[in-house]
Amino acid sequence: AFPNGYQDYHDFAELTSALQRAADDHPGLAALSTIGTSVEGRNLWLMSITRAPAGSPEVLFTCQQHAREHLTREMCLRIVNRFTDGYGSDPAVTRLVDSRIIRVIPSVNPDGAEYDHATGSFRGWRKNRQGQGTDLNRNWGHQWGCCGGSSSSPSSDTYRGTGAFSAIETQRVRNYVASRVVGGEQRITAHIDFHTYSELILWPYGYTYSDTGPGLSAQDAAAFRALGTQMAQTNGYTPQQSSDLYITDGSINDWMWAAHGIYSYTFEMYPRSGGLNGFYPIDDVIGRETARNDAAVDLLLSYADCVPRVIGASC
Ligand SMILES: NS(=O)(=O)N[C@@H](Cc1ccccc1)C(=O)O
Ligand SMILES: [Zn+2]
Repeated sequence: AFPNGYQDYHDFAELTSALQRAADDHPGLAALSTIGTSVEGRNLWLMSITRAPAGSPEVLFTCQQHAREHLTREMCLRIVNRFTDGYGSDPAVTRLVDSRIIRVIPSVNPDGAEYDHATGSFRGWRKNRQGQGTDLNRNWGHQWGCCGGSSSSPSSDTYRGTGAFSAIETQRVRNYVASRVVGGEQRITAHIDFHTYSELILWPYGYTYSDTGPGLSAQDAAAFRALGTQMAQTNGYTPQQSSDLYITDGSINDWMWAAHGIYSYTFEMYPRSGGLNGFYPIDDVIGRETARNDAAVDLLLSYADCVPRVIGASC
């Protein structure tokens, strides 16, 4: 359980129960599986939600690469509950579930998350629990460690690991995404990785200040920007290429795009600012700050059959 003022946040056991309940309550609509275990042996849960024909466009939502960013786990749970409980009653939800395959990984770093709150007060922990910890969002394999956007020091909070995908958890997600290549085609077309905080919507590349780069054309950049901007209009976040914030190398977004052509965004959630306390908003804000992203989630899902349509291009 979480400390006082934070009880509505789900710890790993509560997350697992909530996911099992959602799957049990919605057979034929929601299915719970695991993409493997973490360093310490916790399941990396995957909830799949759909009533769409096989071969329909797939959208992936990942949460809590960073342990202390507990609000993101609640964001992924919101997506699970909204698209299961809302099916058949909410027209927007029903239309999307009937035409898309929704995939949710509510915690990419369950070990770090438990470690962060295990003592009853928060540790401010960010990384996974391998050795001195690897920053999972610097461990992905596109331009890994290229550009000063991560650290080679194991004690650093942005330690990139000993090599691309040296972290067990990034390996599991990499392998899962690779398994969605069917008949030479990647079925996942769009992705959001949720973080806290700063209220931003970010897109690739993070490793270079340039708007374009190898494998990212001016048209690709225009589509990323247009959809990112439209999503930001629904939640009030600030849209920008992630390197406009700072250079990062080995981030999930760069790899999802470069390796698989997946339109991959980072959402930095509430609050807009706040020092270390910014990672620990009281549980009263969970409902408001997760529902705040409903329209953006729906927008991404609606474009998932052909994201370039957002700039009038065809697929
Ligand atoms: N959540 S955060 O405070 O760690 N910020 C993120 C921001 C970020 C996310 C994705 C690409 C570039 C930058 C980070 O990984 O540094
Ligand atoms: Zn983060």
